[in-house]
Amino acid sequence: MADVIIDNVEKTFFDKENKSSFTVFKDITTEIKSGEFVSLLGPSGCGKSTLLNIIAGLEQPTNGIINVGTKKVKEPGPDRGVVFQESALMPWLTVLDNVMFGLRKKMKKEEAKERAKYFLKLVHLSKFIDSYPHELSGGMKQRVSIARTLALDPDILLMDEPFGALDEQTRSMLHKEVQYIWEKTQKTIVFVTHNIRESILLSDRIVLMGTRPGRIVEIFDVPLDRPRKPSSKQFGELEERIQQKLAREIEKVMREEMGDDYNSKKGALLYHSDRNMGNNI
Ligand SMILES: Nc1ncnc2c1ncn2[C@@H]1O[C@H](COP(=O)(O)OP(=O)(O)OP(=O)(O)O)[C@@H](O)[C@H]1O
Repeated sequence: MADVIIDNVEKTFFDKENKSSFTVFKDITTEIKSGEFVSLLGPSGCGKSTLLNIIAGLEQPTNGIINVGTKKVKEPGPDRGVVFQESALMPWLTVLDNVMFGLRKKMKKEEAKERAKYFLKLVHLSKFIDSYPHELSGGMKQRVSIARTLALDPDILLMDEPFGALDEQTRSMLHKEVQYIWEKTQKTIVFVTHNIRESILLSDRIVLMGTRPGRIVEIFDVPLDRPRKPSSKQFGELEERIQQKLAREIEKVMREEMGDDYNSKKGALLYHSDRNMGNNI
């Protein structure tokens, strides 16, 4: 188990054809402690996924360093597992075989099978091990995807809007599931979301990112007992504080994108914390 140290990270994309460049963010510095649950929250385009991909080693930072423990992140590694919004299961394999797939190179078939079964039980899918992905709901597919990643035993679970494409009910069920998994496995979780309520429900800390320029606006501690109730006073107060900070960031984006149109439509565009941000407003 190891801390994730993000030190002065910048990401600039270069467009060689148009000879232009675009800095998504810079000076991102923070530390995620081993075993912590941290959400990256912010308006669309502020670079949440880009930062997650850099931690995963799928993208390189333009400047700065990310260390996991004492090791510099240069590429993907077994210490970090990623769960994306789309489950990307192999449709021709059963649920069990999907989870076993990544394990087959590391251990004997029987051992891989037992391990895959254990993690499918952890996500409450024991009854569906012989099903094929097309027979599962979106939420179930996402649980297979989580089991597949957990089976590889990463120290750090990187989740990029894993429940973003799911309906409210399923999402709520998976919130409970992910909290159970986190408590049971003690993994470090970095969780990208658009949703303030989701971030308060799940995290120890919320890193609120802003845009233009991309940066960390504020880091919020969430000192609430679990399981958390959105109806509680402290939950509501924190939600309000984050919402206000975020509204300013979103207003900035909309002003730039809409120009004169912004003032006339401002009332209708007011932000609500349980809705998605940015593009879906
Ligand atoms: N490979 C790339 N090349 C060029 N620009 C990119 C690339 N990947 C991301 N970007 C740009 O970087 C910015 C940040 O993207 P990113 O997906 O990280 O934001 P985000 O905060 O996760 O947004 P969302 O919440 O909408 O998913 C966006 O403007 C995006 O267009």
